Amino acid sequence: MQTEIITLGGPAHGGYCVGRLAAGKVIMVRGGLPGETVEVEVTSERSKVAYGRVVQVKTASADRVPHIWPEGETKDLGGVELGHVAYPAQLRWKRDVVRDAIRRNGSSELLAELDQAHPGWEVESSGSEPGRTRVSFTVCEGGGLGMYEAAAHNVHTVRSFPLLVPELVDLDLFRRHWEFAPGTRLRVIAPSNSAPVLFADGQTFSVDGEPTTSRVRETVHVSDLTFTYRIFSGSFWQTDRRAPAILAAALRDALGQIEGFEAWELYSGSGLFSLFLAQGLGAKGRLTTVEGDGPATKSAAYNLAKAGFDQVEVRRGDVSPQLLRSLPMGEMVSQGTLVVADPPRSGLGKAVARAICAQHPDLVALFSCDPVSCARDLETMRQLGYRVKTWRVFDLFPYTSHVETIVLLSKLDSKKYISVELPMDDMGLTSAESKATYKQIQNYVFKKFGFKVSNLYIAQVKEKCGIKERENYNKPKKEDLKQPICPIEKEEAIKDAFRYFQMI
Ligand SMILES: C[S@@+](CC[C@H](N)C(=O)[O-])C[C@H]1O[C@@H](n2cnc3c(N)ncnc32)[C@H](O)[C@@H]1O
Repeated sequence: MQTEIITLGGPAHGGYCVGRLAAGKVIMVRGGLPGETVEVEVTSERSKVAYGRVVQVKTASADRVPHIWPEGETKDLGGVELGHVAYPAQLRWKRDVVRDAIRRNGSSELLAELDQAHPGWEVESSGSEPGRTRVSFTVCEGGGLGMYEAAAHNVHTVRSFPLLVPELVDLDLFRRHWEFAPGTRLRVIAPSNSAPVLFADGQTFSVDGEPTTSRVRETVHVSDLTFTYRIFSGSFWQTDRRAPAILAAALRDALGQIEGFEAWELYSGSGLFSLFLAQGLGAKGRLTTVEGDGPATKSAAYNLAKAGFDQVEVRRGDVSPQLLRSLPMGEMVSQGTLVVADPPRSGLGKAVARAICAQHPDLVALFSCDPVSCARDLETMRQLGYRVKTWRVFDLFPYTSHVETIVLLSKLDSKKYISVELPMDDMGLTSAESKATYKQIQNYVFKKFGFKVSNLYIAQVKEKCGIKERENYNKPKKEDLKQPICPIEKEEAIKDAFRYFQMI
């Protein structure tokens, strides 16, 4: 075992503190606190960075506390990375990690913008009490429950886990002998509005191990609104009991008045936010949800219908640039356009973030559970003319390294953002052209003026207005072909649509 005594620097994403080995290599250390002098065991090395863990604390930080999970600390188990950090210091830790992630993976301009949008921002706490309603274990040889060693594939049998809600503690999970085959992943679930269940190998079981219905019920209260959801036990649902209401409330607060808006909700899961959005959009608004998981999509459709919201189109699909281009945004005359996205840890990614911006929604609300992908996505959208209006950071996973952000962005006015260089090449579109599709322009004209306009007429008016077309788009194949010329009233209607979509 190679060990060294070093002094630790600041915290980094994933529950590490950054240090430097005597030979100069950077080491990411778990189990430490900023400023501590510790003996570190090097557990793995890559070309530019090493990983290690604290084996002995030489000079302890004032923020060090006895680990909330002594068994996990002794066995070096993952999942409770900040179990040795006093709770107020966990919040400061997460704030520093978010700042650092934005600076490194976004830009200093993005950080300045976030600071300006929310001066003196802190990580908001929902309390440090255990709140986990969903936890996965691996069934071990001998019938016990096991968890993974930190940054490794070894599973150790455990006798405890400190973050469970009381209903799961009452199940006495760690003293039972489980009949599932060794290696089975067993998820224990304590829904807020139905009995606890187990989920393993695609099946749902009662806590006695008998097969039972795969549906559980969750209820979420946000001020005057209460919604009940039917969820498949294998689908995603926020794992901390406090999270659904906190995040739904944060979304409502951020969006404010959205009645009559046209909205997309991407990565919509079983519809947690969809019901709140549909309520806010009202009868004149329209919502389209997109989710990749089939059972979750079914739940969302059921939950929306049960709550009486029928202005919603629920789609199952992979959120991709192709899919986003095919969605009907900007077709109706609305109070505004909005995209809400709650992607998995990997974030939107550049292509999806660009495809969202190419539709020019007035508002984008982005949830992130990873500050690194959050910073990258925000930076992509910033470069495409979106600016941070409001944002908040939440600690919904005490004792872990996880942190959740919600950022509301709005489109800069066209005069300012038209000068931003838009990387549209990968979409085969010029920037002005990308603001509205031919179909959207046709729909707009039909709804407002009551007549149809052809692609050819739109192309002619685009040419008149100096909107650059892609080569050969809508041009007749033969040069000498006689073409009808767009009548003046149709030209005016098309120009009206261009102004509406901020193309001129
Ligand atoms: C963080 S969850 C959010 C769900 C919902 N907002 C909630 O809070 O319950 C992310 C969701 O995205 C879905 N998902 C992941 N990748 C996807 C993709 N490429 N396309 C569509 N959905 C995806 C997952 O199935 C999951 O339901």
